[in-house]
Amino acid sequence: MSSCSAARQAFKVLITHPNVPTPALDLLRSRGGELIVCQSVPPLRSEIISKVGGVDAILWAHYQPLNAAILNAAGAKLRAVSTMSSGIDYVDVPEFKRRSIPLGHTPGVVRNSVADLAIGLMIAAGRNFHAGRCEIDSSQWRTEQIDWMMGQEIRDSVVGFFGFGGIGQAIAKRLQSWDVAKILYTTRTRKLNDGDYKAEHVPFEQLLRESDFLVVASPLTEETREKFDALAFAQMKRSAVFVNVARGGLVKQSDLHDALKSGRIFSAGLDVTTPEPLPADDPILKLPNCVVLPHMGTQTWKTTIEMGLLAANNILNALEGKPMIKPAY
Ligand SMILES: O=CC(=O)O
Repeated sequence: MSSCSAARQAFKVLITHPNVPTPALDLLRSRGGELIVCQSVPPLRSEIISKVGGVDAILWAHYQPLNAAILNAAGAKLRAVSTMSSGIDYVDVPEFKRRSIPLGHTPGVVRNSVADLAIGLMIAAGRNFHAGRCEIDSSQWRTEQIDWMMGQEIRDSVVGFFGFGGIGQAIAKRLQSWDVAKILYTTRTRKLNDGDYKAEHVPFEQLLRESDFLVVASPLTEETREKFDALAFAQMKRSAVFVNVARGGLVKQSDLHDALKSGRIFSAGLDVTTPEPLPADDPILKLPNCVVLPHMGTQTWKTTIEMGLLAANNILNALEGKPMIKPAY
């Protein structure tokens, strides 16, 4: 039997969220998939556990812990799992490795929408969007003052990246037409071919010292957890704009709060926080120099559909005995 006809045999896929885009579901059905779709929003772990038994594959469409409990409940037939996310910090990857269950994720397709949002945050934080709005709300609109709401420009600035994978490079690509002075980046292992973006690989301390805009675009790992703490903020320029589009866990948020409140750094733009969802009374939301978004870097239909299709194709490949398109390990 060819691998193609094997894939056309019926197989069961658990879809952990009712709003996974239709093209992904249609693709799985067209290849013989019987879909079991969880209905609760936000997803209930009890529903997942009750429905996952005996499936061949799981399309995991949210950031809940994906761990041994789920794999145990799924049972021995499970042959493929794909998240619908680029970051997989909520997945127990060693457990997948131990059981040799193929695990996929969806990097690459997220890079453009996240890069657009990162540029938005650089401008919003650098140019005081939130502080300006707060001034309107408190009837403090002071255009008569020349030095009111003075911000930081991207032009002639040094933009530093902590993490320079697909998302960081997509941001750098956009910045090529913004007349920046220099692009720096810090990565753990790789020194990339910098030629494309005229970017320079530098040690972390230099990145902190020299960046006017510092953009965090790195996976959250044990090594990067709370990398940005009081010590890091103390080494940054007072005029620095800090942007995080990766994961809240890379930042010690109470230290960021203090650095912003004391004016140790100029401002921050965050698409990710700790925790998520962020309670409405969190102190970071009270700061005029911090723009906070509710983790919406990939929230466009174009990207979400691409993520769904990539997750579905990861699963189909694994069920056919082929490597996933984007394996997570
Ligand atoms: O945060 C978004 C993702 O990991 O895809």
